[in-house]
Amino acid sequence: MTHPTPAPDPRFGEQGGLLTYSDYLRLADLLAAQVPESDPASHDELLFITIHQVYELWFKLLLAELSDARDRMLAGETYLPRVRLERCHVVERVLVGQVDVIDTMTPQDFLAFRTKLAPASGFQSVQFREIEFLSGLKDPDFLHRFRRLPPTERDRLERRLVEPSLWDGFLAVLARAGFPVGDAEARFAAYARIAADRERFGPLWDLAEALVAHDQAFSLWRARHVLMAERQIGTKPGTGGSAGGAYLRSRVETRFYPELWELRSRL
Ligand code: HEM
Ligand SMILES: N[C@@H](CC(=O)c1ccccc1NC=O)C(=O)O
Repeated sequence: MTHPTPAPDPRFGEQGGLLTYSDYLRLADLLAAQVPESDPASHDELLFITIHQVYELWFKLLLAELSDARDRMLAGETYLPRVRLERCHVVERVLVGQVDVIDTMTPQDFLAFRTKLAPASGFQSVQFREIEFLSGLKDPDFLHRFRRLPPTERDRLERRLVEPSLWDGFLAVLARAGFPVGDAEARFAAYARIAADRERFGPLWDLAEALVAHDQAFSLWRARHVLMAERQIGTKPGTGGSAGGAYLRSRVETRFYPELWELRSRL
């Protein structure tokens, strides 16, 4: 039996008439959340707050995409994890590109409100550290270095530290494909076979490359962030209590997936 096609509702989208653009997007809350510390407000502080809030919103999206990619890899999938990672790559390019906006601020305009910021610093971005932990870079020292961290945020970080990472997800995919992954030499043997036979192992190779692209994007962000910081504060110490540029420089060579970089040397 065929079902009759329902007549289109000429008022489609107006039913109820309750939801508006600003209700849906919670704009009253969102646009009330830029509160400068300087009084009278320094002109560039609105830029500074806005840019950080935009970063945190994108960090939230990255965490959702990366968590889903991880979960699906743990379940043995390869297609959607790569799709999720490719969206992350595009967002990560936006994150790096956004530094151009901060660079329109002069150091003397930053200094007009910088003293109000200490001891706050990007060092205290919980979501940034969650992304690092989820990606596979789990350094529990960061948890201890947070001062005055609200219990809910500490819980989130502690959970990220113990839960499986993207790297664990990738190794689960390799194991399911029959590759031993218990020690580094076995893994390098697996990468070599996958690299040498992309016709057969295309989805695994593409997934590994998507992880490398994610890693590369964060490395580019770290490099860009050092330049952004040194352009503003030169060699001064940071508001978070570190040596500033020298500390950030020491983080530039950090990699999420060193084995996938080492693989290049072994091909
Ligand atoms: C005027 C612009 C900026 C300057 C001068 C600056 C400077 C610094 C400095 C000196 C540190 C080291 C910690 C400290 O002692 O304070 C730091 C860490 C950090 N900043 Fe920024 N920053 C700037 C903008 C940003 C922006 C826009 C973000 C985006 C969220 C950001 C995120 C971070 C993160 C995540 C860390 C921790 C890095 C790590 O430990 O690997 N920063 N920043
Ligand atoms: N750490 C920076 C200040 C800074 O950039 C900042 C301050 C408060 C909240 C976020 C920040 N962004 C990145 O570190 C400085 O030493 O000037």
